[in-house]
Amino acid sequence: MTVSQDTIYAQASEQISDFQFDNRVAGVFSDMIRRSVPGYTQIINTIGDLADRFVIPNTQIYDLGCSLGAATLSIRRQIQGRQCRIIAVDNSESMVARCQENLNAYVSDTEVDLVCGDIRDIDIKNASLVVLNFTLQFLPPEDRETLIAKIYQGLNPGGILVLSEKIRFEDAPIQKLLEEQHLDFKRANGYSELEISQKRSALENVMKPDTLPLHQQRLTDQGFSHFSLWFQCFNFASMVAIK
Ligand SMILES: C[S@@+](CC[C@H](N)C(=O)[O-])C[C@H]1O[C@@H](n2cnc3c(N)ncnc32)[C@H](O)[C@@H]1O
Ligand SMILES: O=C(O)C(=O)C[C@]1(C(=O)O)C=C[C@@H](O)C=C1
Repeated sequence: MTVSQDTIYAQASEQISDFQFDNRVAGVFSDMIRRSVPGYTQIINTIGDLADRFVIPNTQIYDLGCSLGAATLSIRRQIQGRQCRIIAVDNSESMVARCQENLNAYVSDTEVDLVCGDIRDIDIKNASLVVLNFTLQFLPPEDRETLIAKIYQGLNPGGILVLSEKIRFEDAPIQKLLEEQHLDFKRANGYSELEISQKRSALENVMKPDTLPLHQQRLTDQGFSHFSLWFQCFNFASMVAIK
């Protein structure tokens, strides 16, 4: 996979439009997410490790908002020979086209159904693992509970949901500290003040982070028996919930 550098917000723009997972973003996404999300590579690797632990033969795995397929590839490497099917879903045509190329680059005996569609419209059944890796935050807040309920219903007992998200904090000094630490992470990865502020404006209307207590409450309200945060770096977190 060739990785192109993200310079999308490098030039000053008079009008910043809402962030979209369009062809431009898809073309640089690998670089963008690694330089923007602390711990991203560790999270992708750990999703593979969780697949090894939780994926049962003859079940299905869902990667919801799969983008370029990083989580799907990490899972697929771990579950050879288990006769499972991975259903990878994204509603960005540009992401799906590139994801298909990435999947084709490796051989595997695990079938992947790559679906270009809305994760709110797909059926979930016979699942041992569902992944929402930085996707739920892009759904309108009022649609999040319904999706979590559908995931819970589609998981087999003992199945696991991995939920990674940018998070916000009710405590103002903590919110300020962790947000500043994240901005320093972006600066250290070569983003300029202009890039940081233009991307922040672009994301403002489309990405609405929840607090950790809200995530936990939503998951337990929908029936998940076991919940833990397994990763946090600044205002980015990854959680597991087991049915
Ligand atoms: C931050 S990216 C996810 C990163 C990816 N999971 C990974 O691990 O590399 C969010 C993705 O969710 C997709 N997405 C957002 N809303 C969606 C929806 N309602 N249905 C399907 N895909 C959606 C976007 O197109 C985008 O590719
Ligand atoms: O909060 C930010 O500054 C981000 O860039 C975060 C984030 C994400 O969490 O998904 C937003 C959009 C891109 O998908 C990559 C990273």
